[in-house]
Amino acid sequence: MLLSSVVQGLEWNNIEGNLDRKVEAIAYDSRDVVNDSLFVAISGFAVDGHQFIANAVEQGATTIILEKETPVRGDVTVIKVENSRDALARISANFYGNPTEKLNLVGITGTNGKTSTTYFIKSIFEQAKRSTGLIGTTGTMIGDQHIKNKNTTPESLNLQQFFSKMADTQTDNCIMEVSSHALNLRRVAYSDFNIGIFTNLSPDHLELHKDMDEYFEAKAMLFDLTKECNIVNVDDEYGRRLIQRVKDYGTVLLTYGINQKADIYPTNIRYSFDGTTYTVNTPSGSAEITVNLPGDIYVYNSLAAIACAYASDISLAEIQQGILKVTGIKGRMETVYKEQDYKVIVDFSHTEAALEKALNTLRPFVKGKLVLVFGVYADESDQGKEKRVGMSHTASKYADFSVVTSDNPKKHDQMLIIDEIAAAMDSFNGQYKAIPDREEAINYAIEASDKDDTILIAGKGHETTQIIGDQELPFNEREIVLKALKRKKQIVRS
Ligand SMILES: CC(=O)N[C@H]1[C@@H](OP(=O)(O)OP(=O)(O)OC[C@H]2O[C@@H](n3ccc(=O)[nH]c3=O)[C@H](O)[C@@H]2O)O[C@H](CO)[C@@H](O)[C@@H]1O[C@H](C)C(=O)N[C@@H](C)C(=O)N[C@H](CCC(=O)O)C(=O)O
Repeated sequence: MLLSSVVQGLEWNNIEGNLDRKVEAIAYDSRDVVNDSLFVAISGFAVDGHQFIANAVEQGATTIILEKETPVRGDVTVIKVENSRDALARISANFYGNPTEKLNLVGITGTNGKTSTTYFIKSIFEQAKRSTGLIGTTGTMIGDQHIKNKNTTPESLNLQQFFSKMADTQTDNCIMEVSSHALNLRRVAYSDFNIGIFTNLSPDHLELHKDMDEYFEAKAMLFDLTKECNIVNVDDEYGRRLIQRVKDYGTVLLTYGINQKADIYPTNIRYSFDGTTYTVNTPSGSAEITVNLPGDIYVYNSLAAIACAYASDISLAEIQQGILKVTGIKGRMETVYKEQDYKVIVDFSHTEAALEKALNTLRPFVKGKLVLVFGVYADESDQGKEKRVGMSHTASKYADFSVVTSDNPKKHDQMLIIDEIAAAMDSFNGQYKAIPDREEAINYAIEASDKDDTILIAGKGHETTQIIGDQELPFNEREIVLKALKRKKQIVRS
């Protein structure tokens, strides 16, 4: 592709060199540069991409986009822009032929519930014979292909490549999770969203967003990009704030909720450990819904999906079947083991709000003790001290006993993190034992449990690794649980 076409619509401050050269590939990482690449230098959080420009040129980059004055040698076109990440999004969309113009793109944002909502929508759309791709925390799905993602919402270059692959393979719909990081870091800029969905907002990622107002502003950006319809959880305080903001946007506004007046709402909700049934009421009629996941959380997430299907003219019968067909989602209230009243559940809950919901969802079905295994993950900057106190408060209040352990400590001292959690647990009079090694912690919870207990292993959900220092080590909670149970049974028998 010619550079002049790649940079169409790009606003730049300065340009040196000509636009009459070819671009074979785009890279934002110097290690991915091939001959005739366009390299975008990004001032990152960890390192400054500008320091790799010389290296990129050596490897064959013939165009450089940068945001900081940097000397560049060689026969290279250098374009200086205000924001490299925004420029990357613009040129990536151009390079792949603006694929979202050919897709029905649905974006879901909010602190919790994004993943299961995407799964419900994909299943309903497929029930209605609409070919559908998915991008999110558990990976990217295009046809039979399942690709692992580094981020919930990938970088714009990778994202546009996925969109283009979907468009090329007649995958007409793409349902994707849109993180606040992605919105802030311009990963989804220049993508045409038809439908935007807001699930809820509670404290998370405050290392990037300073406070809740800023976090809300980041999430709200999705609704500035939406062309046709906005779907909002009216029961959420920030959802109501969003409604005030988008109601005059000229797009269709659909609300869903359990407690407040909403366009899409449930009646006659019946809960059980294996799932929930309810009657959904929409402006075009009602239907009986069975959600094969327990608790209010999945009532909300299925309602969001129903609103999306309703806005997409999908029949209630297809909606009903589509939701029914979601029999489980990896790491989302996933029952790893169940024998009469003894249960072991793995869940991704890693915020105070999500943990509280998960524990409260289980509580009515617990005959013995509700035992929690949890840690608090460290973000890059490790600003998570408040979160350690908050999660400990939730654990002390809603679990009968907690095993405090590590959860992706990364480069931070896991003992320090665990000591802080332990101190908070003490201050809330929580019953707990601290075992830093996560595998040992799970083993302990299983060994010490009785036949009527329920164990919730929170934090990792679908993840299959534990990040300690620079190493991402394999860590399969399901296998650990099953091995521990096998040992326990052998001990009981002998
Ligand atoms: C904090 C954060 O968001 N970091 C993201 C950011 O990385 P960064 O700015 O730290 O990159 P860096 O390592 O400093 O490197 C700067 C630049 O130099 C380049 N480089 C680096 C080394 C080299 O040899 N050559 C080279 O060119 C890098 O490719 C990069 O372009 O840009 C990268 C490329 O887009 C992202 O992959 C990375 O996400 C990291 C992995 C991350 O953990 N992000 C989390 C916080 C995140 O985004 N989470 C949300 C989900 C949240 C949720 O819903 O729970 C998500 O969407 O995943």
